[in-house]
Amino acid sequence: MKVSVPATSANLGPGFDSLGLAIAMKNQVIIKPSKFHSVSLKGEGANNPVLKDNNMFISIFNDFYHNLAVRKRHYRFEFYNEIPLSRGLGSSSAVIVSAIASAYAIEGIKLEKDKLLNLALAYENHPDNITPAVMGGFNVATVQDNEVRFINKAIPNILRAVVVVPNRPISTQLSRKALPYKYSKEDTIFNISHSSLLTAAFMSEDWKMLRSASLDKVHQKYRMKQMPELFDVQKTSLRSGSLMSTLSGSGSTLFSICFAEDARKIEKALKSKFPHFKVFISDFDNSGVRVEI
Ligand SMILES: Nc1ncnc2c1ncn2[C@@H]1O[C@H](COP(=O)(O)OP(=O)(O)O)[C@@H](O)[C@H]1O
Ligand SMILES: N[C@@H](CCOP(=O)(O)O)C(=O)O
Repeated sequence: MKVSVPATSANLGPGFDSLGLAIAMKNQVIIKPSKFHSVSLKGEGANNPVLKDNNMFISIFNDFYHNLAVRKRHYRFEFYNEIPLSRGLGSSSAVIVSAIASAYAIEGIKLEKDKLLNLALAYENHPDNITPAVMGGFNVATVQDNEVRFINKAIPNILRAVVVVPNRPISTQLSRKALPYKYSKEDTIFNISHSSLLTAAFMSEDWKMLRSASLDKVHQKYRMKQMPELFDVQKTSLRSGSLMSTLSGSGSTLFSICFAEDARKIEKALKSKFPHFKVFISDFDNSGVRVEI
């Protein structure tokens, strides 16, 4: 059995804890029946001892498997990870979503995507990463009465992501602590209006509107101060032709959207100015979690 989940970019500037989309890079797990429990890791995190000894996937999988399985078995878990850890590309959401989907699928129990999303909410209580991880595409989401309410839209193939991944991680938990406790009325109104405009731009495919609509006063400047080079990455990307350029999730990745024909030029400008960062072009993902039995 194989389960794959895409990377995500949350917030998209002003849509803090609400907007998010899925990128075509993924974490994949292959699960096979085995005489003993065993784990193998390839790709991102392969040399991280925590992922071998205290793996978040295994502990969430067990939370569900122990309740669902009529007869418990041992499995071999083979992880192929493309999503870097703690870089704001939703690695934790991918793990949560894939672990829950795997526990149901291995027992042959059908799990609707809406239910999976709400089960994942117990592990990550902001919906801007888990929603695109499950559904793919662009998503506007909120939580009401412990349920995710969302609207989803596919991202057309005329667009590409240009992704700049710094060599240093930022933990989401710590990055949330860097934010102010209170916001002024002006900053609040600024973000509500920009987030609304950005959502309308995605829904109506008005791509020229992304640049002004993606401005934010709530989280980026506070977080990017921890890695001031990110301000320069953002400027370089916008000057080279990106439609928008925002901190991805809580950082440290800087994420840009552009027309497909501009992607190479933007990638080249970023690579030559920031040779110590990983820069690449990616498609978007409109499918979300995939389970192959
Ligand atoms: N492939 C993985 N396998 C197991 N656990 C993972 C994996 N990727 C991420 N994690 C867990 O998620 C944590 C990172 O979460 P977080 O700081 O929210 O970063 P991100 O922005 O990438 O979601 C890691 O410290 C680890 O506990
Ligand atoms: N809205 C959250 C998103 C965190 O995304 P991650 O990919 O960094 O985990 C936040 O901004 O804290």
